[in-house]
Amino acid sequence: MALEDTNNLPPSPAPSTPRPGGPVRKYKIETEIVYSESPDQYRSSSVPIYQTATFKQASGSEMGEYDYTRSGNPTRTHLERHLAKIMGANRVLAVASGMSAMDVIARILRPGDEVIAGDDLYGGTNRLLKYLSTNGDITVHHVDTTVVERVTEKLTEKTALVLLESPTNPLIKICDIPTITKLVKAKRPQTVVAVDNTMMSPLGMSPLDFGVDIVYESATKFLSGHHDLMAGVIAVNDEELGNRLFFTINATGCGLAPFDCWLLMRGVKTLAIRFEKAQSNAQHVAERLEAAGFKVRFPGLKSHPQYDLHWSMATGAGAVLSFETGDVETSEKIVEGARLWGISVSFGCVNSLISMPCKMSHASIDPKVRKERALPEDLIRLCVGIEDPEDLVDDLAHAIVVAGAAKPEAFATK
Ligand SMILES: Cc1ncc(COP(=O)(O)O)c(C=O)c1O
Ligand SMILES: N[C@@H](CCSC[C@H](N)C(=O)O)C(=O)O
Repeated sequence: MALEDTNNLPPSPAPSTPRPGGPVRKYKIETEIVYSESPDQYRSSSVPIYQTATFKQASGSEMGEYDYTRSGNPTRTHLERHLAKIMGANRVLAVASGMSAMDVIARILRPGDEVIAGDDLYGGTNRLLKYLSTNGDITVHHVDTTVVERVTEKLTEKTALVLLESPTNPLIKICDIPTITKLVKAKRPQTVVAVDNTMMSPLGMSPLDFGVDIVYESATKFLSGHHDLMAGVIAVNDEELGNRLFFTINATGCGLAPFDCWLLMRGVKTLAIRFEKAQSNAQHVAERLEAAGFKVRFPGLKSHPQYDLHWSMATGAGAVLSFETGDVETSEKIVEGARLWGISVSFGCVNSLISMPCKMSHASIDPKVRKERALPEDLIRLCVGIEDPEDLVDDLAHAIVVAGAAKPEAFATK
């Protein structure tokens, strides 16, 4: 593929080759993440930021490749092509946030349609689904997706979308994506199966390989990695579905702005090294917390009820874990007692974060619904970053001991 061809619309992943004219081959994801060729006339190593709303035409009748940044922009195209390669997709679309990605996907729904989603899922996703069921004549079934039959028994001819998260945010439940997808497609081929892969990133799991129709992620998290931008990405293999989603993005104007595309492109290049370190830190923290006597939810622990299922789909455990203390006040003291762990929503950042989902990321879910879905009010979520693992354990252990939730000996190393 010649360099000048790498900018054609509609975007599709360019096979990598270190030098134009060299042998075309696909490299391991860690290599693909850092390797990219910019279509820039000066062969810039970093893609230029095309900070422009409009593109001039040669004449009134000759359209260039781009006319208006809402419809397309070279910096966005470059990012989308790069991500398509990494996500193993034919097409990736970059939008203003993870929720924007979800909104674009939800616009395939028509009044009267039904959606099947998890009973443990990100609070913002729950809020959008609730909005659609209240205002859009959409019926949403929230089921325990860890039990395949709970999903399939809700399938009807009206089911337009099955929406899965694995691990879920914040209870770290795992669902069998390949089996659910196979059964849904066998019974209702037209039903779209979408996976929110934010917790895993393309490094940890590639749900498109399981036959799902859409994978989307909040790129605000691991993909960008520094909590300095909001973005969402949508990956598909089917051309027609990609065109439908692109239509909505162009029609509503939620395409990612050029500067944020550039920032995301810059951030994603360190994904492999950040994700690897954050995962190994999370494993360390999870093991130390479990050894101290806490019930820890993390798929890297053998005690996780769906440990084998998770590892049959994923190559890593991610870097988000949660645990309970048995008491809301104690949990609050721990969160407020930590110094190194920032009290903040979100995850996938280089810095470690601590939060109480029921008061923060999932506060938009009605307390009554939280109770029905057995979301513990005292749950603490840890989103592990890339600091020194012992510093993280020391700081957390100190907060836990001061809060009276464990004795110092619980954290002593043998
Ligand atoms: C699992 C999950 N999906 C989607 C989102 C939405 O992403 P954004 O905040 O970028 O809109 C979030 C967090 O916000 C999330 O945790
Ligand atoms: N006030 C925000 C909360 C965002 S939560 C971000 C992230 N997904 C997380 O799980 O921490 C809102 O209401 O959406």
